[in-house]
Amino acid sequence: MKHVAAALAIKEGRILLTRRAPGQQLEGLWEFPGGKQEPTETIEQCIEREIREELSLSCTAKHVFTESIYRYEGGAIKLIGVLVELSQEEPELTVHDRFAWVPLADMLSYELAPADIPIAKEVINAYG
Ligand SMILES: Nc1nc2c([nH]c(=O)n2[C@@H]2O[C@H](COP(=O)(O)OP(=O)(O)OP(=O)(O)O)[C@@H](O)[C@H]2O)c(=O)[nH]1
Repeated sequence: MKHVAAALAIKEGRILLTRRAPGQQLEGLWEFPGGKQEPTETIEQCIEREIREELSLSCTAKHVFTESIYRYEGGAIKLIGVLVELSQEEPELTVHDRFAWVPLADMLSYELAPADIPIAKEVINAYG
């Protein structure tokens, strides 16, 4: 199964969400920035690399918060939510078309990728 790291960047009651751009799988849906784990890296190295690539920010992985398995038509993924600290709040997007620092209580009113919904609920329960 594909392992996908998802950055949970929480600051002052808000969390960073990014929107998948036109032409991508799940286009227009909001997600946690991140991506597929390569065989040679840990999940922490993966999220730090993906954040550098997608947001042009440096990132420190703290620890794995939770995981969610979801079966898309193209195959199952294990989405691994990793708590992170970002070097700053203004990303320079290279893959997504929008970003937003969303109050935790509003997260579920964004149209999230389906695999993200259980993780979003756990984040709200723990930090909201
Ligand atoms: N980065 C990220 N990917 C997510 C999230 N939720 C979710 O279902 N995904 C899915 O997990 C996969 C992440 O892989 P990726 O970001 O490396 O995307 P990709 O297009 O290169 O994947 P592909 O090479 O398999 O097509 C995608 O299929 C994406 O739809 C999320 O919160 N963050």
